[in-house]
Amino acid sequence: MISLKSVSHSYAGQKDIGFSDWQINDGEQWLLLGESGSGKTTLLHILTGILKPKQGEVNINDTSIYGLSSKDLDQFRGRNIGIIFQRPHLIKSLSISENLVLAQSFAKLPTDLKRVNAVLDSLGIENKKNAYPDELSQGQLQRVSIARAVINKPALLIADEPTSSLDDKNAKVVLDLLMQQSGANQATLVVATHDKRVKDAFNNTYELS
Ligand SMILES: Nc1ncnc2c1ncn2[C@@H]1O[C@H](COP(=O)(O)OP(=O)(O)OP(=O)(O)O)[C@@H](O)[C@H]1O
Repeated sequence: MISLKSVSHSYAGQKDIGFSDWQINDGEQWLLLGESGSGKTTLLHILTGILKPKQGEVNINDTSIYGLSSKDLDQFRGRNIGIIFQRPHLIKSLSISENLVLAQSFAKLPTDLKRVNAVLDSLGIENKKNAYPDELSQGQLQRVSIARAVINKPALLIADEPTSSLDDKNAKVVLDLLMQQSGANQATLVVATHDKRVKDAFNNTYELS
């Protein structure tokens, strides 16, 4: 379970952004909606342990994440939180499979090539495991981003604007993959977007105003 209690943040010289309390139960799939500038990225950073809010508490599975030391928080994030950014951040000099092994080692988990192969297979790109990022199409790279986010079986899977630059068909493909991967890995899914096309796919919506 993930909970957000009395959280607010303000950047230097700017007014407070308040976030209403939020409880996300295991396995739920949520849409985080809000206009540009409403604070979606700020909230994602708070939820993922990147940005300590000025006030309030964030708990993930009974761990108050901002109560952890920065070293423990790094490890906690690597093991419990998978993030899919709009553009994949992969290491170009490493193969796809090596990029995934790196994500295991960042989380201080043993190399598990069986898991790497299984995740790539579930995303339909097992044949690209020895290729380098430059050799893949944009759509394939996005699948690798999803693979890297789920490789350590995180409790929380977060995607930041995963569909806004895609056409209708590919937006649906990516959304289906996210839903399928969160189900297969029993991960809670939070998708932040201002893309109203994806609204119908979710039962739960947290809206920023
Ligand atoms: N590092 C920062 N320093 C100062 N102000 C910031 C910083 N990051 C964000 N802001 C401000 O905080 C507010 C919320 O920004 P945020 O990026 O969280 O919004 P968003 O909903 O993700 O927007 P978008 O959909 O355009 O990406 C905005 O007014 C923004 O200008």
